[in-house]
Amino acid sequence: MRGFYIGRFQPYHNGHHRMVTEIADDVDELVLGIGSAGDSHTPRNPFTAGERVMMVTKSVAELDLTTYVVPIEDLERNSVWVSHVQSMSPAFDVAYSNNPLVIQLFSEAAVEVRQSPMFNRDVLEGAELRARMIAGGDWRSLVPTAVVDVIEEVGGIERIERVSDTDATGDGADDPA
Ligand SMILES: Nc1ncnc2c1ncn2[C@@H]1O[C@H](COP(=O)(O)OP(=O)(O)OP(=O)(O)O)[C@@H](O)[C@H]1O
Ligand SMILES: NC(=O)c1ccc[n+]([C@@H]2O[C@H](COP(=O)(O)O)[C@@H](O)[C@H]2O)c1
Repeated sequence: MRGFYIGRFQPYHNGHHRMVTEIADDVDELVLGIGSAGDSHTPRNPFTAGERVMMVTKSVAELDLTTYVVPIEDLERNSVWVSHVQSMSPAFDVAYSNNPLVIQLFSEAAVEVRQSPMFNRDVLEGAELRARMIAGGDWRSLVPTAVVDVIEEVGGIERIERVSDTDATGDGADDPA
């Protein structure tokens, strides 16, 4: 059986990794969808699709699981998003998500969706990690070692500091260019 798990992974953290290790008990193969693949260089989406492909690929390499990492760009139309995902991904039998919109769209398309508990969500949240990167706090202990290496390789901390400096509204959300 093949599963599908999508996230923005900005960055890929230990909550995502724990979810993947548990999914690995259920499936033979797993497709990891890199969501909002066209977005990068903003406070909410600092890393490119390619950088996130590296984070995820290197992190899941330690698992005894066949994986495929597939970037998936956003669409204006939620109504055709599941077809878009299916057109970009190896075929899958079950989707894993805790995102309410993703769950709704897959369910309406008659794709089985499984949810997972949230692990240590007070700290294992992308927004919290990005805030720690900007503030100089501890984020390294909250991500797989491979993710630390990728963020250092691409100058990720300098990037996130710079794009946050230009966050005119100061709300951490993406401002218009
Ligand atoms: N700590 C966690 N435990 C289990 N699942 C998680 C955890 N954090 C995120 N997820 C799930 O992983 C998927 C992808 O999440 P996403 O990439 O948006 O991460 P996030 O931590 O929620 O980031 P952000 O704060 O940037 O929105 C979603 O289904 C989300 O609910
Ligand atoms: N219309 C669309 O493009 C659409 C709909 C639902 C989810 N998505 C994407 O799926 C991903 C879901 O991941 P998260 O759970 O990390 O939010 C996000 O990248 C989100 O943008 C896109």
